[in-house]
Amino acid sequence: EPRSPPDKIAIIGAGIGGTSAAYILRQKFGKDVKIDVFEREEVGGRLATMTVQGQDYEAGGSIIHPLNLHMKRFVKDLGLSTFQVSGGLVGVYDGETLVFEESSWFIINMIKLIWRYGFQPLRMHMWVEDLLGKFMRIYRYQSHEYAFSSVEKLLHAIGGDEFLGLLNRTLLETLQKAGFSEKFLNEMIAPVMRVNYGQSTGLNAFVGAVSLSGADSGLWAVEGGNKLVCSGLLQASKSNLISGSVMYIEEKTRTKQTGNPTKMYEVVYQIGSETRSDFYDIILVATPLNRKMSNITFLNFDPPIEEFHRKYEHIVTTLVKGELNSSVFGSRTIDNFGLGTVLTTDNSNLFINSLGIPSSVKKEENLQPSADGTYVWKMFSPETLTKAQILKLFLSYDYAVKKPWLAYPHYEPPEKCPSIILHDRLYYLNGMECAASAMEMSAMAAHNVALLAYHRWNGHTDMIDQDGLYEKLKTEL
Ligand SMILES: Cc1cc2nc3c(=O)[nH]c(=O)nc-3n(C[C@H](O)[C@H](O)[C@H](O)COP(=O)(O)OP(=O)(O)OC[C@H]3O[C@@H](n4cnc5c(N)ncnc54)[C@H](O)[C@@H]3O)c2cc1C
Ligand SMILES: CC(C)=CCC/C(C)=C/CC/C(C)=C/CSC[C@H](N)C(=O)O
Repeated sequence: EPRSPPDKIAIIGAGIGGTSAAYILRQKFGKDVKIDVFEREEVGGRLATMTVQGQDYEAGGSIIHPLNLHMKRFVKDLGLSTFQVSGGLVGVYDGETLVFEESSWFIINMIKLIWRYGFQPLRMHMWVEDLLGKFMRIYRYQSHEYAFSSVEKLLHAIGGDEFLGLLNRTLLETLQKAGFSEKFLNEMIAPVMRVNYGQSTGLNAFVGAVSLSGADSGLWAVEGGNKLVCSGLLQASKSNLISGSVMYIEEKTRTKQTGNPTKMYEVVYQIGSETRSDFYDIILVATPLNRKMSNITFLNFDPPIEEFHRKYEHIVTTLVKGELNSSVFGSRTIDNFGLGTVLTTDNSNLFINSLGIPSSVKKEENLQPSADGTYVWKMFSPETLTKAQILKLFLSYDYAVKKPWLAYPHYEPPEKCPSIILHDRLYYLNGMECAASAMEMSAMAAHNVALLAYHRWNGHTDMIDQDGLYEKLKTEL
């Protein structure tokens, strides 16, 4: 006898994780389940745009990899348009000079790279592509509806001990062991970690590989802003958005219409100054659980639900429309400065992690200067930039906007990932960020948790934590 679906599901957080979970839960449990999505700020979460003189730019999650198949499927299902993102020519600044500058001539570029680093860029590319190939196995498992009850089990199923090893070692150790040189690591790898994760090569090697895949070609974004995926999924899932802040979750026994006493979860939330509450059969927490970020208390759980203390990196996105002082990066005039992105090496005197000309969310307006010849520039920095700091980088500017984030986990291997199952029917998506934080990682975690909740509700234990899936599915027609 199939079990009847749950009456009500709560999802806390309307970022890409929460909204993709709503979309998949609707497909699995059907039309009669009531799905409430709680969001205390904006739908989209860390996918958000900022406006400079009438044009919108991504302030948070901006680039999507061509092999991020969940994101690809969402935009297709929702009928959204996409465009290719290019950051222009890249240079690497060490605080004194540009130690590397990309050329617009492919052949010159190759010669420059080989001259300085030998075949290390090629070897690095092959290392990343090999891991990406293994990562792609998750799509096969998920299309066959298999789910995993922990981040470690999921990673082991796709990449075996190698993937768990990546989680427990730094990128630096891993690449040093593989024979990459100090110079290559400092000048090519550390700058990519700094722009993507605001950290250096001390982060875990799994997120390191994800970050390096963010330097592949074919990166894309959603026209109108990546956050449109979240609002689209929310609407398509026919969920009910509750614009409120969840404060407590407590397990209680309730008597349902059937007359049977049932264990349910009470969610206490605040809308403005009003406190309300509702009961749910299943809850998905789709936001990082720590005091500074979600501030959710779990009351009277036996055994108690652990406190989460993971530190998230403080990163500020600043958009400036102005005339770049290109002489900061060498003795060059702006006319001879052809770079669209400046990455930085680890240097404590630098107050920015990166600087670049961002794509606007409208494809036809990209990488064009405005009428006065100036561009909008985007900077990532660990702290809010002062006016004096902005004036060190720009000869003049007429507009600056900023957005601070608790952006992604501070990575410090060995990583101990939080549980996905916090309690019987209470699940946690963002534990997946311990491996790597990216839109696709949240979408993949959401897919896994939605399948896990569905199988556990229906007692399909054979669909959870299956070993040897790769071999099993390889031989399946
Ligand atoms: C500056 C920056 C650049 C990035 N660039 C990229 C990129 O280029 N490519 C990429 O793939 N990834 C990128 N990322 C990472 C990516 O944006 C995130 O991994 C992803 O968006 C996380 O989505 P999420 O839904 O898991 O969490 P979130 O987006 O954080 O969603 C959680 C939501 O929960 C809400 N919430 C929290 N607490 C409560 C509560 N108590 N009650 C109700 N609601 C609550 C929050 O307001 C939030 O909206 C970037 C991130 C940042 C910050
Ligand atoms: C999950 C997989 C397999 C791939 C994701 C690759 C990817 C898109 C990585 C980027 C992650 C990230 C946190 C980027 C932040 S900064 C992005 C960009 N350079 C910008 O300037 O906004």
